[in-house]
Amino acid sequence: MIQFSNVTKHYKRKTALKEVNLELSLGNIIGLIGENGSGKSTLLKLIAGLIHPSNGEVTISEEKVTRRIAAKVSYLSDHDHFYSYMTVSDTLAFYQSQFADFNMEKAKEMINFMNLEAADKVKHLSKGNRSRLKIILAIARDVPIVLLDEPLSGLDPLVRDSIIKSLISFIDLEKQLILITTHEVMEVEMILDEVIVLKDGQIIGHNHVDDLRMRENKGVLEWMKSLYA
Ligand SMILES: Nc1ncnc2c1ncn2[C@@H]1O[C@H](COP(=O)(O)OP(=O)(O)OP(=O)(O)O)[C@@H](O)[C@H]1O
Repeated sequence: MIQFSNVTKHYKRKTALKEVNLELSLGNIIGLIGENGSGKSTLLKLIAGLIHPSNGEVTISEEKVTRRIAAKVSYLSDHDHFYSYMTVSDTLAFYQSQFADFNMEKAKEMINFMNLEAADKVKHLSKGNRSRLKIILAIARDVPIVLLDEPLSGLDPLVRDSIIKSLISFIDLEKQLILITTHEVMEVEMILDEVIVLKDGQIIGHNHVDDLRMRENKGVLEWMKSLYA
């Protein structure tokens, strides 16, 4: 479904990804982990078509990624770009006007699930509730690929927990592939099918989480540390 063939990405003099080969298929939640600056966000942005490889090719269903791919990919960046004068409900309506695949019914269900108030102004939301709203906007699109860049960073444990629960409840695993970058390895481990470890722009490990547990008797964090060592 998603394929990286020998992908290298340079930013001026910095090489963020080096000759990456990767295949990911639908129906999985995949964690992308690694130290700061290892290339996680770069990998997501290449799939979202926001940047392009310096060498090699990224394809989705055998089609080369261009900006048009946005129709198949929902991307939650590590920043938020809300119009702060809007209410939560205005923001949903705005997304519905921008994306033909926006599922308003699912978005409203998620608003209830996360105890957000539709009438609240975005500028009055707490940091945790802004993050919840961001997740809702990313997940409520009926697209095959959902990319979540650091959805848990800087949030308290209760908010992290509610976001993880909402992922399990609202993702359509028959039809969607979810790729999550995170440093909160222990917390997301329970929802991951696969995990990819990046170091200095290269993939140093890619495994099924169940296999790690059964064959190597290791948790994801322990496995990552052993690869880094
Ligand atoms: N626009 C840019 N211009 C120059 N260098 C960049 C740019 N974006 C990223 N880099 C560099 O590329 C490398 C990989 O960055 P990337 O953001 O992909 O890493 P990351 O694993 O997501 O890091 P973090 O965990 O800190 O978010 C880093 O060394 C970073 O400084």
